Amino acid sequence: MKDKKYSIIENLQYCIKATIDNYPRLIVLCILVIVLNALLPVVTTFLPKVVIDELTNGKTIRHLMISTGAFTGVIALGTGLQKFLGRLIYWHKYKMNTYFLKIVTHKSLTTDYCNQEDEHFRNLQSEGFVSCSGNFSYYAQIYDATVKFFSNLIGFITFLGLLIGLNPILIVFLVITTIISFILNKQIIKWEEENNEQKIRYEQKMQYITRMAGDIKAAKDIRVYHMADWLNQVYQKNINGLNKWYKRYASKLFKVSTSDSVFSLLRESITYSYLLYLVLNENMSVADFVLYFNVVTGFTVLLNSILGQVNTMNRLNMSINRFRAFVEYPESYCNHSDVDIKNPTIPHTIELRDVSYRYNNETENILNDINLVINPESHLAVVGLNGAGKTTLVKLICGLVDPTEGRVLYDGVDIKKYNRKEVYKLFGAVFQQFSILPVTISEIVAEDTIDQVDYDRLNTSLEQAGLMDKVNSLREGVNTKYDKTMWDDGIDLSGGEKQKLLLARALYKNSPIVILDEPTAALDPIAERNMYEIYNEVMRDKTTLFISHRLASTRFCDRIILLENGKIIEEGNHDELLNKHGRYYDLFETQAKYYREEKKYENDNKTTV
Ligand SMILES: Nc1ncnc2c1ncn2[C@@H]1O[C@H](COP(=O)(O)OP(=O)(O)OP(=O)(O)O)[C@@H](O)[C@H]1O
Repeated sequence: MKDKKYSIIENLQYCIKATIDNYPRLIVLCILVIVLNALLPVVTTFLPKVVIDELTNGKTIRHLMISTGAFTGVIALGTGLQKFLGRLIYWHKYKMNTYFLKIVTHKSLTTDYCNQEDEHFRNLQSEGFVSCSGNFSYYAQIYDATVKFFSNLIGFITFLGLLIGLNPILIVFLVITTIISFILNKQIIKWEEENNEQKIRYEQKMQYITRMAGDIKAAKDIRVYHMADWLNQVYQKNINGLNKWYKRYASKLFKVSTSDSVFSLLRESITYSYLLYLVLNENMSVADFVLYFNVVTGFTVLLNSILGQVNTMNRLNMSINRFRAFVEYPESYCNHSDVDIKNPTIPHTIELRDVSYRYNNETENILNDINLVINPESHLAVVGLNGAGKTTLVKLICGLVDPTEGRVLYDGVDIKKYNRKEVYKLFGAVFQQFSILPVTISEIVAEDTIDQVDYDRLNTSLEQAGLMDKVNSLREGVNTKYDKTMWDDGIDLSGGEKQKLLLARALYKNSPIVILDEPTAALDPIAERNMYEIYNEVMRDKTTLFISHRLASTRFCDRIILLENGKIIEEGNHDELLNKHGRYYDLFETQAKYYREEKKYENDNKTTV
């Protein structure tokens, strides 16, 4: 899929509309600054002419002081106002940044889950965040570039008008030579564009190491595996690379700047010689000479700046196009539907019909032609080796991703037909990869603000998940904040405690279907037994999906499926599968043998003692 490309005008319209809708004052401020920016150079250019005119025309000192004072007063006032408005604009640009940042955050939080697994989307997403973060972000720059462009354009037109009266050929000469000078300077921009990727790679690696150095999650590995020296070396290597890059850049800059200076000297010599010629032949007064001297300089500077702004706006346009491609990234899941889920509080049949799944940009299917019916209130275990596709199957069942082929039905209806948000409400899940927000224990479990928490339900869930004793031991109980890195009085939890917290969250949600992906991996034996009790009692009237590598634990389920090479290769309850003497039996025996050997070793040791 190709991203839509907008023209500069279309993107400017987009930005102006967003600004008018949110902070219209910013537009007014920008217009005021454009007018000031355009007027001040003109006034400054005319000041020397006025002074010389008055001196040469024999005006009184008083008269001279009044007109000079008026001019400098206007310039001082204008400059002060320019600075003041600049600061106001700075603040409003910040507010617009936060507006665009809100759009990116909202899109990231609400986009279809499948988009988050798409590399192109993720690239656009990180660029989207960069484009509106900080006061030098692309979005902040677009205001500066537009203000500069229009200020310069007005100034340029004024100077053009003054020069037309003098000599149109001079204008053609100045325009051509300024364009040549601009093209010369563009070589630096082109060089930067071609070599920027390399510089970014050095910077990214250095930033990564800097981040890692301060990251508590990496602190243990860095010390135990003596990674500090190695990381320092990598950092130094990248600094050296960056220094070499800057040397090459400086050398290019020097060459281009030297040729540009020689060329500019030539242009200005010719122009000023022509002006001198006019003065010497008495076709021009000294005051006019000074005026045109300034006008010629201003004219070339403004033209150069306008061409530069066009370049900048082109560059910003590319970034805004990427931002809009992200914001307008298509969503395929249904968000408004007339098809309601009937009795959403009780479980219904889930069916996978001829389902195959392949991840984006991959060549092989992870799951192939899966047919599976999960009856209401049944307890299904999904087993298989690492990478067999168990989590992928769960994502399909929850509606996080849609099948590449085939259909997932809930209560006989394709889940694509339901409002996807309503589908998510059916599931309480403990995923292998999880995120816990840095808020209070009660908010984490209830997934809601404190005033919405049902405390009876909260306590029951924490009790059932086996976390109540721990929570009671905390000074602020359920109001304790999680995450020491965020809160001075926050707490950290062990791996098993986090798993219990997530289980409590799933229980609090009280949804008709519960999915537990490796829920016992970090649990101690008592907590694991507790988990099976919950499974048998609390979840009796729910449909459950249980993924585990510990095959002995799957006996608590009434049905087990074994995934291998993207297919269900065996199916049945624990005893049936053992009696089959197939793949499940082999895997179970491998695990059981290890436990038996361990037991024998413990018994032998006891006897020796
Ligand atoms: N977002 C993704 N993009 C591409 N490939 C992926 C993605 N997520 C998973 N995979 C691949 O799909 C395969 C199945 O992954 P999945 O997580 O479903 O396996 P699993 O059976 O749950 O494994 P484990 O027991 O290790 O948790 C793996 O080979 C994995 O590399």
